[in-house]
Amino acid sequence: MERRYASHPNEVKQFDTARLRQEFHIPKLFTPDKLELVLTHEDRMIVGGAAPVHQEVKLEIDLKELGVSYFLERRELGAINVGGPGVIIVDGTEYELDTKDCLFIGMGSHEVIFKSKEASNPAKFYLNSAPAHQQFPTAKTTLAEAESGALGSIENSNDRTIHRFIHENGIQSAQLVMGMTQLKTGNMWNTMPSHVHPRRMEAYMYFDLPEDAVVFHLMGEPSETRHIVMRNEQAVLSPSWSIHSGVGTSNYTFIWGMAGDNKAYADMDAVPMKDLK
Ligand SMILES: O=C(O)C(=O)C[C@H](O)C(=O)CO
Ligand SMILES: [Zn+2]
Repeated sequence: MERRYASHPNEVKQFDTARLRQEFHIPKLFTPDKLELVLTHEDRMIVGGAAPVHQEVKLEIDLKELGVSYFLERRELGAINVGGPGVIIVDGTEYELDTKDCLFIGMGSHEVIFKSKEASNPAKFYLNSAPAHQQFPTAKTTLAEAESGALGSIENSNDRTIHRFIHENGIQSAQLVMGMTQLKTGNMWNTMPSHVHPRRMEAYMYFDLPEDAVVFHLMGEPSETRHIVMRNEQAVLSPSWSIHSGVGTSNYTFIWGMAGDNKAYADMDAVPMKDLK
């Protein structure tokens, strides 16, 4: 499992493009028949992907990395399928996940197996895992069952729909919060006006982007913004002190996941537009 360390804003403002990408950008999440995982020391979130095609993929790592006897002994995990129809088997119970469905897997689950239904249209499970102090039941939410709402406007090029899966009023968790935001055709901006939440880190994964399209993901302190160019199915880490916004060369969808001191989605410190530099 790859490891990323936590960062200080005064240090990050000196980074060039290569260093910014090395610390915050996660370029490869889906390798056929493999598990890809990155552990960040920002709230000890694990961000990754499981891409079963011809064979099943197990949630297995070198356990010395977490100092436990199985992956979810002291953690919980959220999986959102961004590929074709798939199945997640948790301690023998099968959960079928269509595209954009979410499964929360509670702390204490011993065996997790990811499978595709058809190799010709494989599932791709995007994963976020955070430490847990309490066990909550494994639960599935389809896209249709998620708490959804409208955000933004066409006038601001940010007309989008937010779907909350794992959150205060949805699937219960110890600290993981996860959802997905879909931009409507012709809309390019997410999370602008921007915000920070020093109580929680956040990770974004951009997808449904055409092959030659990019998202300019904005990060940094509001007075020291930087950008990271993102392509389809790539993730980016946002320390708790950083804004996390983006503008695409086309519309796109992104999954957001957070871990930290609270699960209150609305607990954000809005950044006035006049303060952005
Ligand atoms: O489109 C948006 O705006 C978002 O989806 C924002 C994220 O959900 C977020 O940053 C939550 O803290
Ligand atoms: Zn946020």
